[in-house]
Amino acid sequence: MIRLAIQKSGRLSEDSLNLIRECGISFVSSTYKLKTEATNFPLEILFLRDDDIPGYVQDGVADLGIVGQNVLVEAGHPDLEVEALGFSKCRLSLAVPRGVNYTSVADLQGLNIATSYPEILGRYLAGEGVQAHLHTISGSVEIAPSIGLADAICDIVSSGSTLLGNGLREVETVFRSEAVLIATQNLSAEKQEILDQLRFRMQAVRRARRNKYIILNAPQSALEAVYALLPGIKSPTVTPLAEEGWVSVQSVVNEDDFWHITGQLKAVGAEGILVLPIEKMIS
Ligand SMILES: Nc1ncnc2c1ncn2[C@@H]1O[C@H](COP(=O)(O)OP(=O)(O)OP(=O)(O)O)[C@@H](O)[C@H]1O
Ligand SMILES: O=P(O)(O)OC[C@H]1O[C@H](OP(=O)(O)OP(=O)(O)O)[C@H](O)[C@@H]1O
Ligand SMILES: [Mg+2]
Repeated sequence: MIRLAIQKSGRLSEDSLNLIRECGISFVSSTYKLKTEATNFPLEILFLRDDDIPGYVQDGVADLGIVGQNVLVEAGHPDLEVEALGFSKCRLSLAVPRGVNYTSVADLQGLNIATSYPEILGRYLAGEGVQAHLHTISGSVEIAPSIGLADAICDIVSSGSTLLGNGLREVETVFRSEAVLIATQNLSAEKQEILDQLRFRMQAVRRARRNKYIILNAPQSALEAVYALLPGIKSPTVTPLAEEGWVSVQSVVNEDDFWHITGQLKAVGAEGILVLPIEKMIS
């Protein structure tokens, strides 16, 4: 049995649970239970505050964890990271009140800056040769300038709406973050084997999310042009249609290229284009 710590409730929770479920792992969870066992995989899940997860994994209380890189690096354990998971992407940024003149990071010299990330910010400012007074607060950081607590802030930004809503302007990106899988050092051989299986499944799920299965009909004469647009995993599958001179083509396209490619496929004569989600993709 391997023990995985995930955030109890917050920005990471839903995506962490979805990823585990999409790996085919079943478990029962309820708001009040802080620990659950999977029914079809040797996994125990602990539901914790995200800030506590790096420490628990470092100490071996939990074998694995899912946490933001921002929290991991702030806690001083970046070496525990085994795999980036592609969700909860955000940045840690410096922001100042909208009306304030700002030209470069040197303008922060001697100012008061409120943040929940004194380690990451302290290192960044030292690298820029700037000395500032850091006020560590654990939440609602964006309020600090408007209540006279600080001249600037450094906090998580995603859409930017929290900054906008509090009259602040983002001026520097200090750190980029996403959710990561972390593991304790020196796992037993049995637990390492379970971790390898879990990573294999997570990679298959993530690869599937990034791709779509595409099926289309095309005139035989357009096949070369269709081939060029659909490299597929190895090469597209082509089967003849009952109608003379027409073929059905099946392949895999990257989610990011998808609209661009379908437009080009239509332009070379493709018809009846179907696009399907892929559940798992194993290379
Ligand atoms: N707006 C956002 N968009 C995307 N990811 C975010 C956003 N805000 C935070 N995150 C990421 O999700 C993690 C958890 O954020 P959340 O706000 O739930 O933390 P928290 O309030 O400290 O939770 P906890 O109660 O567990 O301590 C952050 O450390 C960061 O990696
Ligand atoms: O750029 P935005 O999309 O507005 O997101 C940024 C906000 O999201 C996070 O807080 P969250 O809403 O998770 O609340 P919290 O203070 O409880 O962590 C973060 O601390 C910012 O305040
Ligand atoms: Mg927290």
